Amino acid sequence: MNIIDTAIPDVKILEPKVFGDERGFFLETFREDWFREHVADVTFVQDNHSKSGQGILRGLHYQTEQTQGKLVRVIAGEVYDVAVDVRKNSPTFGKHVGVLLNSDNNKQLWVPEGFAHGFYVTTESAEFVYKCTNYYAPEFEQSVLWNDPSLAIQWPLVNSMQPLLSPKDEAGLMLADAPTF
Ligand SMILES: Cc1cn([C@H]2C[C@H](O)[C@@H](COP(=O)(O)OP(=O)(O)O[C@H]3O[C@@H](C)C(=O)[C@@H](O)[C@H]3O)O2)c(=O)[nH]c1=O
Repeated sequence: MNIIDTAIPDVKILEPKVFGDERGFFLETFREDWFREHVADVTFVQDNHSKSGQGILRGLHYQTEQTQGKLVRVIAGEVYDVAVDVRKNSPTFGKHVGVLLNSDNNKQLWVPEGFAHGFYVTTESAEFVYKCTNYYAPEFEQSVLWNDPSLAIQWPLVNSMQPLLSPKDEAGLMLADAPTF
């Protein structure tokens, strides 16, 4: 596994080693001891899988308590994945990392606790899988608006169309008005 640093020191891009042969390919997607030593000393307790159509945007989400670190990847299609630092006292508060994750580059993004996370589907559909360091707790869930101007996220919108959001995400807050850590 190769580690790529990003503009935010705690956020990492991971690139697994892929073994291709006449049957197809093989890759390790997660090794606990390696991850603890090289990326973050955390324990994952929940795995999730979602499928979304083109133009869907999920996010930007975080939990204000029972905060979740997330190790995310795409197993079909492509998304533009974003992690926003929402730690008030962080020198990179309000800054984000964005990366294209797809089933060809097999990249993973490590989104630490204290970050809002979201993604936008660029292909006909995309399947998204991720590990979380804490359990889902809807009572602590917060949505920040994907297009909060203070975040200045350059979403690669297909045909410049507005993304499709859940009602919860439509009602997201500006980061300045959202509870942070
Ligand atoms: C996230 C989640 C949802 N659900 C349920 C609640 C709801 O009925 C249905 C869909 O939930 P949501 O609309 O919140 O799903 P979604 O918009 O996909 O939420 C996810 O978005 C991405 C960007 C993240 O970062 C995740 O942590 C998570 O917040 O699934 C669970 O049971 N467990 C979970 O862990």
